[in-house]
Amino acid sequence: MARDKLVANQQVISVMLNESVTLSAPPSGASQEKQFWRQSGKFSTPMEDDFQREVERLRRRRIERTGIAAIIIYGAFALSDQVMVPDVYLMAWAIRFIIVVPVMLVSTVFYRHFKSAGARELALALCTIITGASLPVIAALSSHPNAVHYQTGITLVVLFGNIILNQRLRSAVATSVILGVLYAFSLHAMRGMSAPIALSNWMFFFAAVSISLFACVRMDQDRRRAYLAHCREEERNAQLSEAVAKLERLSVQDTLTQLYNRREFDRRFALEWGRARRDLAPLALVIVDVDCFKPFNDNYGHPAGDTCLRKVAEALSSVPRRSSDLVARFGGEEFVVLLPETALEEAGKIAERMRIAVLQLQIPHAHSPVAAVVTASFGVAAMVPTAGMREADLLAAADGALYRAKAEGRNRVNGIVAA
Ligand SMILES: Nc1nc2c(ncn2[C@@H]2O[C@H](COP(=O)(O)OP(=O)(O)OP(=O)(O)O)[C@@H](O)[C@H]2O)c(=O)[nH]1
Repeated sequence: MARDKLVANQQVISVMLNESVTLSAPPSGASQEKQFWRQSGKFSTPMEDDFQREVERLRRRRIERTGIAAIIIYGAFALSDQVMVPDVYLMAWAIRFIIVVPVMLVSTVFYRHFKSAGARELALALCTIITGASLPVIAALSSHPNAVHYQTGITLVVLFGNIILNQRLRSAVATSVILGVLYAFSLHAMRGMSAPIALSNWMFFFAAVSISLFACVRMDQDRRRAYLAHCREEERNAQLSEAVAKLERLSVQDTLTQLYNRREFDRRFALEWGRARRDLAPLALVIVDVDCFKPFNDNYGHPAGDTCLRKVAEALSSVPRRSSDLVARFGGEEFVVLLPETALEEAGKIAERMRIAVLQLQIPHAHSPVAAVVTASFGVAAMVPTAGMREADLLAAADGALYRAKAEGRNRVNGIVAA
């Protein structure tokens, strides 16, 4: 599931990067803009869906404040009803507060709860249309001369819907057309308004709505550009984090065996040494050396030698269980195992299990005087560090034990308690 999401995101990002060339790094601005338009101003599918979800998330977050603001502004105009439509002002208030305001409230409160994007879009569009339509309806009910100017507020309603409510373009166009037609009818039917004045009012409405639709498109484009920039930044941050993690891994890892490298061993050794000294706890060290590795290399070749080292590394690291234990490649065919809070006896047992694990690999070694398969020798030392002792003392003790294991015939564990 997580992988699917990752793959999907990768697709999104690759689409994004392709499109970002079009949008944010245009070789010639104008032609690239045209290309953007030719693509219908949308991203390709997966990214478009993500973008719409993001826009929707923002709108949902803001819808309550926007809705309340709209209700207050619309309600406030009730103050002018007694002047503009004095003969039907009670009716006007009834339409405002019994029909329109509840519709606005319901749309605002329930917007978040509508499951589908289509339902939410429809709710916004209907709310805008009902609010806008209420004005010509009230104007039509009045026979007062001021009523001819009452419905000009319809322009504000459409502007609010197109710009502040941030409707999708298709909804914005649909509500604008519906309210435009309604307004045209209302102006036409209005007594007391000459045809040129009615036409001029409607032209004003048309111009304002066209400007708002234009702004709607521009805002959509700007949002898309900002979204692209945000996605690219996220992608870069992810790549950067990945690179940092990789570098961190590389700085502590041996490339051949994937075990910790000598640098990481030195760091952890110093750390565990300090801890053991503070806690007066034993610290054990095992040095491992693959037996007769030179003849193995000489006879089977260097690549086979590398494979052998990888397998030995795997076998060694399969034995220690505690998270504080550390298996590292010391260099060449030598490995080192750090065992905090482990006394010599326990460390010897672990080393013996490692010896058997190497033996069980059954890597043929026809040129070894020790066995028919690859073997390893183990030098074990342990101490409770005290003042005056140094890490090098433990290392030297383990090295001495390894030397003895080699001298005694190899393929064995030799251990001493360092003092
Ligand atoms: N393939 C391969 N060989 C390596 C690597 N590092 C060291 N060696 C080889 O390991 C061999 C170590 O040989 P020696 O130090 O003589 O020890 P040995 O033959 O194992 O003999 P004893 O340790 O005494 O049993 C050398 O031939 C190195 O070239 C490596 O990363 N890959």
